[in-house]
Amino acid sequence: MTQYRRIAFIGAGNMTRAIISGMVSSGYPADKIYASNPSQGKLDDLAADFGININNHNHAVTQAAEVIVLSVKPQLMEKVCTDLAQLDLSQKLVITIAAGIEAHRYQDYFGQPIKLVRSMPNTPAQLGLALTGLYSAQQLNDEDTGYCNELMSAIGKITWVEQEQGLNHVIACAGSSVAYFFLFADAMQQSAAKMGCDPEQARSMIQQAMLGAAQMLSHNSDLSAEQLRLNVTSKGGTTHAAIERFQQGELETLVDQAMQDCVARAEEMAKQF
Ligand SMILES: NC(=O)C1=CN([C@@H]2O[C@H](COP(=O)(O)OP(=O)(O)OC[C@H]3O[C@@H](n4cnc5c(N)ncnc54)[C@H](O)[C@@H]3O)[C@@H](O)[C@H]2O)C=CC1
Ligand SMILES: O=C(O)[C@@H]1CCC=N1
Repeated sequence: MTQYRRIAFIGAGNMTRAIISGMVSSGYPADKIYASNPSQGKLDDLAADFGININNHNHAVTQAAEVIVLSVKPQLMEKVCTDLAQLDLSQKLVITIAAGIEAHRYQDYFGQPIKLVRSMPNTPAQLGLALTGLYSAQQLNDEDTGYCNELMSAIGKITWVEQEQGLNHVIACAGSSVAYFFLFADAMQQSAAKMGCDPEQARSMIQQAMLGAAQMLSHNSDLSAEQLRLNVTSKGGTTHAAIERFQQGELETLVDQAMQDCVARAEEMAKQF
């Protein structure tokens, strides 16, 4: 990275930990990273594991930093922002990672013009394998755009969306989808256990198959996912038997409905908050 700005995370939960872990692994100086949380346990763990600055007070870390990452649950966002609104935020870049709250709402919460970027990362950030969607309703200057690009590239891949609605597609495809794959892995592990497989051996086989499949998608951009599947599926063979069962159960329809439910929930949250 070319710019290591002082950055404060408001809320020290799962995503903050994942992002900080990825940042520190990629060389972001820990003494430029701050986190606040009302309770002490997660802060102590972050300080012990990564050597960052911690504080129980959102005001203290906000005042210390140039970049503020809003990383609390959506239902708490208004309260957290309203409280920070007493501070002069005019020189700060605010990045929110919350699902479902539209950019204009933050202007209402803060009651002052702020430079805001909405982002949607995912938990593989902790391994430098995030996919982060980014959106700004305003024209950002080159330094701020560059900073967001470098920050989120430090934890994985990035993609900017031009329309705010595009962030909901990022949620369905990447933010939440990580959990769909865990659901699938868990179901496979349970089935393997029923067959009498050793649980650790089953987990290791399944995770390696998922990793291999993801790498094959990544390394064969000229081949569709469907073609990669067909390449595994011998006529009258074992894969065919399994895929037929998925198709009888209308897996594709179910996946489509789940993705639509994910987006619909984000849209509903936008009305709620
Ligand atoms: N978990 C995920 O995979 C992803 C989550 N997000 C978004 O990230 C945000 C945070 O999610 P998680 O980290 O999963 O939640 P979390 O519940 O693990 O973390 C939220 C943290 O905020 C703290 N907190 C509560 N009140 C606070 C206050 N007044 N001031 C400061 N901190 C406060 C909580 O103690 C908790 O440690 C959410 O808005 C979510 O939509 C975005 C992408 C992926
Ligand atoms: O479930 C959620 O609402 C958040 C957003 C994306 C992943 N977790």
